[in-house]
Amino acid sequence: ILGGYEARPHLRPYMASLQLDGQHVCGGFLIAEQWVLSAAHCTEGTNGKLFQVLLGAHSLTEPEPHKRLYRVRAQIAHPGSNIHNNRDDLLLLQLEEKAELNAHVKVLPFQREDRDVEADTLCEAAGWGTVTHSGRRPDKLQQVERPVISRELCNHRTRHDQTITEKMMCTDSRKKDTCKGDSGGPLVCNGVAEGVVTAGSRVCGNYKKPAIYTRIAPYATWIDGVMASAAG
Ligand SMILES: O=C(O)c1[nH]c2ccc(F)cc2c1NC(=O)[C@H]1C[C@@H]1c1ccccc1
Repeated sequence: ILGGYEARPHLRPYMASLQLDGQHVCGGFLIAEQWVLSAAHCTEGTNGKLFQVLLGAHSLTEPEPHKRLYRVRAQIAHPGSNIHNNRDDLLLLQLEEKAELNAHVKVLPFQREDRDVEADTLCEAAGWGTVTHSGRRPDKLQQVERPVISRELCNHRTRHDQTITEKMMCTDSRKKDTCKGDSGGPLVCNGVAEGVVTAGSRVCGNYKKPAIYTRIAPYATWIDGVMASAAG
């Protein structure tokens, strides 16, 4: 998160850190007791290794009472996701067991009504992604508030030039922005997860390249189907 600030500890009890060998790779968030939603691109370069999911954390390194690392039983990338573009950039992770819910670990509801969030709506993003242009990695969860920009502006020739589909949304990236390592985390508008930070590599903090999110509502049926079919 560029231009943001340290989150109030455990005010975002749905936040997940996707880790490999104890290292934060991407964000994610709890959408059900045994399911985390993140971004498919985050699995690139992991050559099939399964993530571990850290829940209930504020600091990535310090011991905290409700912090717990969960093994993943299954990782399901959206069938339409691919390395060449940001389309269908969603990843569902089934935890080995149901997460123990408490004040520090909670499910975040996602938007099911497929309607665009109005431009200028202030939304929030949080994550353990880079906090400087030189790539400094924070230990504690950061957050930032960003206004939604219209798809029309985001698709302008000088911005993302017609690559933003109706299943994506954008926020202004002037100075304050999401960045590498924040991918997979939720864009929360009025207390509901409306989008997932896309994990395609993009420059951060440059107003000419707005942040891109996968809208969740268009995928509600896919998400429900995967969770229902894997229900043990
Ligand atoms: O965040 C992303 O957009 C993204 N997309 C990817 C694709 C492949 C892939 F193997 C990883 C990623 C990845 N995350 C990262 O590189 C994470 C490792 C870097 C990081 C940044 C800040 C704080 C901690 C760790």
